[in-house]
Amino acid sequence: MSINFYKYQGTGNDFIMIDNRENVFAHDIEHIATLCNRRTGIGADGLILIENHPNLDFEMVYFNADGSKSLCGNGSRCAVNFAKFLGIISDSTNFQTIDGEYSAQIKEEIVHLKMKDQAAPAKFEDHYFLNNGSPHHIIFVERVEESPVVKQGATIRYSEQYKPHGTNVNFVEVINQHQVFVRTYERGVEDETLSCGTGITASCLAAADKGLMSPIHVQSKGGNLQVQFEKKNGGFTNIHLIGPAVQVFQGTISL
Ligand SMILES: N[C@@H](CCC[C@H](N)C(=O)O)C(=O)O
Repeated sequence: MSINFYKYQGTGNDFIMIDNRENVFAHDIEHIATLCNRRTGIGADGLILIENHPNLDFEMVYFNADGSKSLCGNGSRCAVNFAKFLGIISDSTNFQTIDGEYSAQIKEEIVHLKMKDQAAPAKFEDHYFLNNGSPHHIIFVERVEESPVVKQGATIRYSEQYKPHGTNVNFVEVINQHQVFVRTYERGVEDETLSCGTGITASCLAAADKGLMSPIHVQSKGGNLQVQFEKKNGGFTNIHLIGPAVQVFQGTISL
């Protein structure tokens, strides 16, 4: 037996997408990790299943490349465009994620993902921390191109303070009041990815504490995104992660 898969990428964060509305694809962590392996499988930062939901348009089930689960911002944007491709939605949607109900709109093929309201990121001597569905340690640096993202990211991700679940680690360079460049070490991929949507959003909210203002234009190694937000009661509301999500090829997986 076989099942079709589709490959999507959102600013270089790439995902295997499967329409699992008939529950044919088992949630088998080892199989998922095998498929995401870049040498012996299809290769991806994560795998996403689109499944039925009783009240919402669909449920997005996200797995990191190692089979672990969390919220994925770029994956959510890709899932929304995939749901449109499948004919499940038109240009706006409410869908289920591991972090509860999310909504999004597609405008000229760009996905505007509404994130949950957030309290201000916790501020420490040399970093910020925010869990916006996924945990994010945020460090501001002078020249992000020179940051040792994999080495320092792994050291922080596996440090005592984040045991047992670990964290993602974001390195942020402020370019101007409306622009940052973000690089992220991702838990579950255990490497730097070209872009991390929840990390970029968390980084922009931390950047607001340094005086940056919405909208913030974000450079990542895989392309450009935009984060919009409003400040409310010391926290943030109307947070949107905005950017492209593109289907790059299709194939078949043997089951
Ligand atoms: N790439 C993602 C984040 C995926 C989850 C993360 N690796 C974790 O385990 O916390 C994004 O775009 O948000």
